[in-house]
Amino acid sequence: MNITVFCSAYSLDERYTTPAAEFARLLGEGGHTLVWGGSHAGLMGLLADGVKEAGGRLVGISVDLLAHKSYEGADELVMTRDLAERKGQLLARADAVVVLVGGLGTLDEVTEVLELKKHALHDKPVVVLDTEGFYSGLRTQLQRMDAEGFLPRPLAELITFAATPAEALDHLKEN
Ligand SMILES: C/C(=C\CNc1ncnc2c1ncn2[C@@H]1O[C@H](COP(=O)(O)O)[C@@H](O)[C@H]1O)CO
Repeated sequence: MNITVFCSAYSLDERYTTPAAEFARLLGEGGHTLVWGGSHAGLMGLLADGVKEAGGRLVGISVDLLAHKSYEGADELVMTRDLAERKGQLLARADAVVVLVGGLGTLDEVTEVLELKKHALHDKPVVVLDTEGFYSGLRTQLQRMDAEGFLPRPLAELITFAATPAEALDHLKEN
């Protein structure tokens, strides 16, 4: 399966890196392909290293602006002209999307994927690995949108929150 992962480009505390490394190991051992932003920076680099070490394949979707941060050793590295084209490729290459902890870039990516899914422009599974309850605020906001009529389809059809790396991957296997 080609699994597109959105996550932080920063170096983070162990409570975030340990579950990310575990997720990478499971992804690689499962024979999956990691599709990601193609960077060696922070959590993105840790994830790619972990997948590679565990025998998985790496497809990086980089962008001209961040070419100097590109990961060396990806099986495939695609250069895109801008962030919009990169987001398009990250989704087009995906069988499923997994979201790890991240900042504004990650939030931008997952929001776009959900907006496109809302409009039925794709129907790929989107799973958030909610490490340490990092996304409890986003979850609460989305639940409120769902409860108060801001979404055209049930939230449960748009996104799933998983507590552990294994739970995230199990959900993808079932869907
Ligand atoms: C952290 C530094 C540079 C950032 N380098 C990036 N390289 C590749 N992809 C990136 C980078 N920054 C953002 N992205 C994309 O957005 C997501 C991460 O952004 P966030 O704000 O950290 O959540 C990630 O999924 C990428 O696709 C300087 O060392």
